[in-house]
Amino acid sequence: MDKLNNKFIEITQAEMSFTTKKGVFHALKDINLTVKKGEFVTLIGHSGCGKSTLLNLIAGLLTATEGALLCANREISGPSPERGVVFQNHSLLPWLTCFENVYLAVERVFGAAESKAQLKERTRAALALVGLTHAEQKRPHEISGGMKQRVGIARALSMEPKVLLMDEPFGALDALTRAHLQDELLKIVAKTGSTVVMVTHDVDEAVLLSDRIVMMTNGPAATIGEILEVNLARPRERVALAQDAQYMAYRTAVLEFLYHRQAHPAMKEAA
Ligand SMILES: Nc1ncnc2c1ncn2[C@@H]1O[C@H](COP(=O)(O)OP(=O)(O)OP(=O)(O)O)[C@@H](O)[C@H]1O
Repeated sequence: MDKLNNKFIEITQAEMSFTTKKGVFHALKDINLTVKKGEFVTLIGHSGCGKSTLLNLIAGLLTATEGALLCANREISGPSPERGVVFQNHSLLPWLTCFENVYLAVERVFGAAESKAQLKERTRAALALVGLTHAEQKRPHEISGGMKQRVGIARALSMEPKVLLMDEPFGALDALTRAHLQDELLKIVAKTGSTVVMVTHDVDEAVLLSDRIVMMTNGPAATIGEILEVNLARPRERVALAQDAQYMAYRTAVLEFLYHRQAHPAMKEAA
């Protein structure tokens, strides 16, 4: 791995303030984080601490008020297909089929350089990667919530992004569908070598998926409290891990951070 790849995403002294009717709200401060190529990083912290804000800064959907954000050595100055985003609410166009929803993204990125046949092939390959070949011609209202999220993931992957940014992609799904999609995501990432930054509230999800878990302090002026390296061998298998002492130790470390060291303000008041 070369020097560039060791710092694939590089965030230095980033700050984010929002101007509101009540004045300036200081959401994030002193954010320093590097993500390596092929690394899977999750952001975890209490509600409102700034996880989505940080992800949106990396996506280029927000601009930091201070500091520098780089992706592959270039300044992040806006959204780009090199950083594919998957939101909690799939955001598919309801009047288009699954195929057309993905095709639209493929056409936007590769349309100028490739033939229609090549674009269709890319679309098919992305849908196959998430196991949705059979649903290509269905519209979003005809498929389940889990399938919609898979189309969202296929759409993001179809653009061959350098980084996949996911904001609680499985947050709206039931526990079994969620587990299934986590397993699928692990396989896809193993196959594609994607670099992933993902926001989650779920401690088990974070430990199962991550190479590193970025634990954030409470806001306002939230920052990175601690980073936990998860050295569990891959491929990871959830049933085996449920009994694994090292897995339990990682899980406890995250819970300890969230519920002892960063108890949510509402919990402190209740105590
Ligand atoms: N556009 C905005 N204008 C003003 N304040 C904002 C804006 N976006 C976010 N905030 C504030 O910044 C803080 C961080 O919000 P953010 O959505 O990043 O938190 P989060 O950790 O992702 O929360 P959750 O887990 O509940 O989704 C919150 O206090 C939020 O109210």
